[in-house]
Amino acid sequence: MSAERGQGGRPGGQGGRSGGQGGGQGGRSGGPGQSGGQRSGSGQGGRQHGGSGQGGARGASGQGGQGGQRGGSGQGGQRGASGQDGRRGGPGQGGEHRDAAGRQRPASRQGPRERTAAAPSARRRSSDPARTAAFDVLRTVADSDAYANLVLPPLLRERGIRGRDAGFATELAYGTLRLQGRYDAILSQCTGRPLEQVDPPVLDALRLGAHQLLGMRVPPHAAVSETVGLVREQVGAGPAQFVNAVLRAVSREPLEVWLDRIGDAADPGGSDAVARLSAVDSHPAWVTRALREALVGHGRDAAELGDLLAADNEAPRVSLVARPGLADRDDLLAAAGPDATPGRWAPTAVTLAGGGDPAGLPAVRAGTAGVQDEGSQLVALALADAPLDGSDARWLDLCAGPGGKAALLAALAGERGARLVANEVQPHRARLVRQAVAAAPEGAVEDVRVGDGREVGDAEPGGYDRVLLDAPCTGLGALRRRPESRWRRTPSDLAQLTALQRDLLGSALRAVRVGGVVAYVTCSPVLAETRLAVVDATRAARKAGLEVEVLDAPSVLHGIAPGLDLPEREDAQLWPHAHGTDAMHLTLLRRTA
Ligand SMILES: C[S@@+](CC[C@H](N)C(=O)[O-])C[C@H]1O[C@@H](n2cnc3c(N)ncnc32)[C@H](O)[C@@H]1O
Repeated sequence: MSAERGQGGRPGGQGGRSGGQGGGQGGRSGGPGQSGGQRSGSGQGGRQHGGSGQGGARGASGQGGQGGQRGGSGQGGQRGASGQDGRRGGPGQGGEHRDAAGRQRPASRQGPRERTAAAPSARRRSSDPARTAAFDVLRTVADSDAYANLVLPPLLRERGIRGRDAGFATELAYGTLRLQGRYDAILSQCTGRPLEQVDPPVLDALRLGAHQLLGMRVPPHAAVSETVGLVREQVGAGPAQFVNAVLRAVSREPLEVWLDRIGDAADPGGSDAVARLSAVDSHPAWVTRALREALVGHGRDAAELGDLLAADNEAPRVSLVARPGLADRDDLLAAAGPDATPGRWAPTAVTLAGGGDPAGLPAVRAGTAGVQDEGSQLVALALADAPLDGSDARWLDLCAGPGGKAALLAALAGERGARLVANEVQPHRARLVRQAVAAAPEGAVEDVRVGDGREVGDAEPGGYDRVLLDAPCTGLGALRRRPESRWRRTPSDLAQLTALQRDLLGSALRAVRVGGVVAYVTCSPVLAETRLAVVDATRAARKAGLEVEVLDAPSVLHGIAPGLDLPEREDAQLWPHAHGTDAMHLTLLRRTA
């Protein structure tokens, strides 16, 4: 590990807790758009203000690069490259094929390509392995629409990157992705040209450098030189010089100054708080607006918006669930080590202090415990605790993949002598559900099925006593867990998902018996996916002859977590900034006729 990382190996700044989150917490949201979510890429909603009038000129020309040379980034590149490492760039001089801004030269002027086409895992790596891993994750996320939290852990394993280096790589990759909008706004004031004109690998390297400088408190000389070395190795010497110039410009001001600058650039009139917060706290403007509406619509203060966005930029602590009847919470706590603490809310939860590797715990390996956000635990526990008259024998998880809540429900059902049916439309996710419930008590899982949840209500009307609909949603309540997802989601995903959510809730209401309970859950607080979805679906159900009442979800949650601070309303909305959980929504509905 490089000595200059400093900070006691705990990357500080924005996301000091770096440990990888287990897949079990990250596998949410699903539904249309999950695998096909389009990227908005580096565009970030037009926050690239050219930069030539502001920091651009300063950034690109004022710092003199490595060898004291002046001039724009397009000029200093060649000289700087030779001054640094003796590998002179430029056509005919060793195969440099990109200009100083990282743009590829026309094919006719190119010699043999320096940048290898080999898979990231097969490339020669002599630059810092942790930084190279973070770079490769960003490239894979960009090129393959991959999920960072699925790409990084195997890559670290494959390359033998462990311990503090793994923590550094994790914070570098995830933190950079979360704060990409902020860094793009800053970089656009230093590049002297729109970011769209910067070659994507070079732009990713600049983002990584910016995060080291402004988000991780890596000493500037190390942040700049290591990033320059990475670019030289992965892209070429000319772009390396450009990166050197830009990152030196970034390093000249502290974060606070940059935040003021990008805030002012986004909101020159001082009257558009959403635009300012979006730039400063790195969220697409439409997401910021939707979250603001959600705060107000769920009975909180719009002034909390900044805290909410900041919480989205923090690495969440890892939460474990001790599945009742299968694992004891105190035993899990002891096994998790001296820094682990009981969860803040759920009686089943254990919170890990640092990164740690929860997958290594015997209970997690055995499936008697798992990695699960506390908010997810609370909503599953609430469904099981919701008051019910009569039979309590058959439960349904209508959209169960990958199975975190199904595993908790199966454990609870097992304790009570009930049986769970888990349904999931995607076969590969249904397989994950089967794995997740494998440790459930004998007889607690009636079936794990592949099927469209919209059809279950008509296929088995009134067939269940308790139904969980953990609906496919935008996942805008779990942005801290999916570092890249805020840049992928689009308003059109929302339109598609809200129609599906209403249909699925109609099906859930048909599938539950009269007197039975449905928990409508999302990991999004967005009003169209929560309160409005419930209003629309219950109205449609009434038209079809069903009667439904809304139960007091906060009082059921208070029975589980007495100190939980929730506004007085029928449904319940959790928040990362207020509760430390994902922004889970819960409405409890009872069929009355
Ligand atoms: C939010 S996730 C559920 C997470 C799960 N409850 C857990 O805790 O692991 C939503 C799931 O719904 C599934 N899904 C989407 N459309 C569906 C449909 N029409 N019928 C059933 N499942 C569907 C997705 O594939 C995804 O696995």
